[in-house]
Amino acid sequence: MHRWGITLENLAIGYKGKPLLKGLSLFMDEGEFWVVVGPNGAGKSTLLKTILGIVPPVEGKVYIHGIDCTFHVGCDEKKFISYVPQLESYSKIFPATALDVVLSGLFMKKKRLEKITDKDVARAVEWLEFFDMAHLKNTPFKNLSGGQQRKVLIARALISSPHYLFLDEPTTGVDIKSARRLINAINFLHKNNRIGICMVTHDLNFVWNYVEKVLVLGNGKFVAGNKDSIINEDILSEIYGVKIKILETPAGPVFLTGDKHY
Ligand SMILES: Nc1ncnc2c1ncn2[C@@H]1O[C@H](COP(=O)(O)OP(=O)(O)OP(=O)(O)O)[C@@H](O)[C@H]1O
Repeated sequence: MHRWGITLENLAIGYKGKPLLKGLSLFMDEGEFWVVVGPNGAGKSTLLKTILGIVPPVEGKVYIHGIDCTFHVGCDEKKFISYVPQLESYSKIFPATALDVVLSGLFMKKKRLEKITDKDVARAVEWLEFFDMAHLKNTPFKNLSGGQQRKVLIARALISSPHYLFLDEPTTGVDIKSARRLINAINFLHKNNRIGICMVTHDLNFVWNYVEKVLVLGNGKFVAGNKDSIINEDILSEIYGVKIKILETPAGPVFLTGDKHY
């Protein structure tokens, strides 16, 4: 059956044939907001890279829009996913401006030798505007603050009109106010443009009110599903290997960690 969305079928992720995690089967429907959480080294970034074809799976299948993209050879569907990695490989020396970086998001979609048009430039400026960054369009990327660089990289991911946006810890190194604005912007795109979001984060508290689906990974185990039905203190404590308490507040649940006082 042809299914839109992304299907993971009995996936094992890892390196050199050694799985970090086995037996992961799930369906990310189009337009859903997923968050991937878990302790350091659990395999969160590896999972994103496996779905994107950057790291081959140890076993199992990845289907994008129903097409087998497991090894991504000739898999056109990959162009519907934009990715903002955890550590950006952009050279700090390369003299690209903010605008150049956003436009570089079109390279995968453009045919060889196809030129950047005035319309492309206008769209890039619009995305910079969306993040209140248009006035910095001619600023060298390397001279922007960490938070501003993040926004430019997300604008770069969005200019190709993706169906899905994969973000690996997008708020790391960003101050609380900017991080909140960034998450609000991502949520706006999700709600208004129906962009599916898959975000790796360490702060469940920060995104809880926005997300619909949660995947928790750790110690070779995982749970996935609707946030309210799968998240509980026992599951989180087991996967994180530390006691976690969920405090219900009028603003939603707050996740507390630590071994004492519970
Ligand atoms: N290219 C690689 N080759 C071999 N092992 C790797 C490679 N990249 C990552 N690893 C290992 O795979 C494991 C999972 O790494 P990954 O970056 O996916 O974890 P993570 O859950 O995203 O962690 P964090 O929360 O610290 O970012 C780690 O033990 C890491 O050292």
